[in-house]
Amino acid sequence: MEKEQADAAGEDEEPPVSRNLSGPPETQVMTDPPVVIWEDEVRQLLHYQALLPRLEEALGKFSRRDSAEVIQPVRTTITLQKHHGFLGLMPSYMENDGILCTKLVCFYNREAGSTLPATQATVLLLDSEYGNVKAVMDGDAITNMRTAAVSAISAKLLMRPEAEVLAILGTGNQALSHYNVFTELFSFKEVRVWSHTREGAERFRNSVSGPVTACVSVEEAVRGADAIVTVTRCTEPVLFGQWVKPGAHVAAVGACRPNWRELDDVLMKEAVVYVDSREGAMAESGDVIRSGAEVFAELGDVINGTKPAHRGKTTVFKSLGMAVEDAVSAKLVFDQWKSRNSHT
Ligand SMILES: NC(=O)C1=CN([C@@H]2O[C@H](COP(=O)(O)OP(=O)(O)OC[C@H]3O[C@@H](n4cnc5c(N)ncnc54)[C@H](O)[C@@H]3O)[C@@H](O)[C@H]2O)C=CC1
Ligand SMILES: O=C(O)C1=NCCCC1
Repeated sequence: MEKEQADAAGEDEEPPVSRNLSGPPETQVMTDPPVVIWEDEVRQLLHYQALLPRLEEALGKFSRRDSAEVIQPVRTTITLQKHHGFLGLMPSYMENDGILCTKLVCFYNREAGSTLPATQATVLLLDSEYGNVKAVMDGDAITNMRTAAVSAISAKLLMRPEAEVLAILGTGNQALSHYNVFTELFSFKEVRVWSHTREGAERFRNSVSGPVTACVSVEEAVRGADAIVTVTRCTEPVLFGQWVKPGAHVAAVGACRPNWRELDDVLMKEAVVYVDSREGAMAESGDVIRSGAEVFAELGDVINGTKPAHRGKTTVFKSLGMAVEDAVSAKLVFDQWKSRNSHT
């Protein structure tokens, strides 16, 4: 074959750097070893300002259900009976964005006896063509920030603009990330927190720079609040509809198993319920499944303009967490990492 013909047929191209030089050509893949980007570095590289618009775009794309754009199955979960926990596998593929990613997250039931942290997560970002792992990242920093950012997007869309009082139930990692992004984006006159232990609320109050009211009961924290964030590890309802101000917005983040609850039936039935993923909510949310409440829309439907934002009514955003949120976050971290390391 003439050289020109060989070039045109792609036969003269340099083969990709091979992981398996002895194997047949089709098993040869372009590969550098994955970079490891751990907690401190993820925190330095991930900022809400850049993250929020990417998440909003991803939620909108997901709700269009265009499999040429996004593939994200409902999380596969296996039970870790002995350790009162679960392993969740969260893959996603965003073809047009060239993102192939999966998160592995273990999460544990404290009420069943676990003394382990709520979550233990790792994110793998893959080359979307060759399939090799490009980066292994700490998943907890990503999970904390992306979850809080999505709740903040729900508040931007569904909370009344004149909102003055924010109540946070729970004082752990998610409480802190939610506090950070909510106070960065909105101008609340008062922030209240409640923990099931008095020390928890005091510790939280001392760990943040702004003023916080530590409340001794859920009722005290949420009465009159315009926005309520539930970030607890409880498996029975703690937030009751009778205490919630009509027109308030609730971002419900805990209770991610079909038999776990944070919110009672009254609230679930009185509120207009939004979710991140309908399929996810019907498979995993005890608050949705057990209350029998109707899911009105996905957040992405509101972003796409295909469903309205009922700001005047009491609204619940039931968050379960989605793989595309991790995927766009990981891509952002990796792109930042590459530009930081390109001169060295
Ligand atoms: N929707 C989503 O995308 C995500 C949801 N989560 C869920 O969010 C929740 C909070 O996670 P983290 O802040 O990381 O956990 P954490 O362990 O750091 O904090 C949990 C908070 O819940 C409180 N708590 C524990 N047991 C309680 C009980 N029986 N009653 C009331 N409060 C109780 C603790 O005092 C603490 O303030 C967990 O349920 C977790 O599974 C976590 C990551 C993502
Ligand atoms: O989306 C996530 O990440 C998680 N969701 C539910 C609880 C564990 C982590």
